[in-house]
Amino acid sequence: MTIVLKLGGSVITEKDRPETLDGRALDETADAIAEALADGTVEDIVLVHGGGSFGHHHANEFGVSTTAGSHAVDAVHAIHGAMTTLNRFVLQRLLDRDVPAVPVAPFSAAYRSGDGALTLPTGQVETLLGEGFVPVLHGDIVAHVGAGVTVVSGDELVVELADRLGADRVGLCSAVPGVLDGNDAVIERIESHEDVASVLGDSDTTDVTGGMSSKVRALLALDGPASIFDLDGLTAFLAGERPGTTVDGERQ
Ligand SMILES: Nc1ncnc2c1ncn2[C@@H]1O[C@H](COP(=O)(O)OP(=O)(O)OP(=O)(O)O)[C@@H](O)[C@H]1O
Ligand SMILES: C=C(C)CCOP(=O)(O)O
Repeated sequence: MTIVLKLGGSVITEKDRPETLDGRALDETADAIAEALADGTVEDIVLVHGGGSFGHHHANEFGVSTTAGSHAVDAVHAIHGAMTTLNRFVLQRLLDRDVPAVPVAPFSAAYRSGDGALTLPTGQVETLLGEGFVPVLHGDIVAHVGAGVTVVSGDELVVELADRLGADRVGLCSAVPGVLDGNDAVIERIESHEDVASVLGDSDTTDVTGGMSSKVRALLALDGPASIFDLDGLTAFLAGERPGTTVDGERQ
């Protein structure tokens, strides 16, 4: 049973304050993951974390997004540097709880072709998993043919990893308890983007990768169902339940 889980930047950082961690939320997240691994609820898990106030802040300053590129070497170092700093924090909290977490940096492995299609080699992730490690990837900057570098979101990485690893369960832990309808109630199930397009928006905070709308679009492309939930739903997700919103585009 392989799980791919994204820890949203809106959960583990204070997204409206540049380079500020939400230490308490990160502790809670790491506790839930460590407990699920220790009691055997979870065996193989790949983690991906988003940019939060680390990646998005710098990407925004340099005008870089998943489609708008840059050839400025400073942009690479600022964005990738901030993301590796955040990655160190995430790894440390997991290591403190005896989770065998190791970094996998997309910048060194992934790239986009001229039309924006992402190539992400996953042999190292599969091998690390097989050898008992917990790979921790993150949204990053990547080489992009004809555009210099662009941002790759954690959501894109989740979809690629889930496909390539044949993940059994896919989850996005975000700042909201699920996708919300016009009355702020959690929508239980989404099977097409059209059904919910009117309520899907961008992030409320600085975010160069498109907030909830692009999340739902990305998850609909997966072969199986995926869940969007908040920190309160994390333990249930790890235990095999489906908290929050289930996005399932299988029948499209
Ligand atoms: N219909 C909706 N339901 C829920 N959230 C929505 C909706 N429309 C827009 N949003 C926004 O999308 C945000 C979640 O997207 P965001 O990209 O900020 O999350 P994340 O993936 O956790 O963070 P990061 O991109 O930093 O990793 C919510 O906090 C909310 O502001
Ligand atoms: C902004 C950067 C570098 C990463 C974006 O990843 P996301 O927060 O998962 O959208």
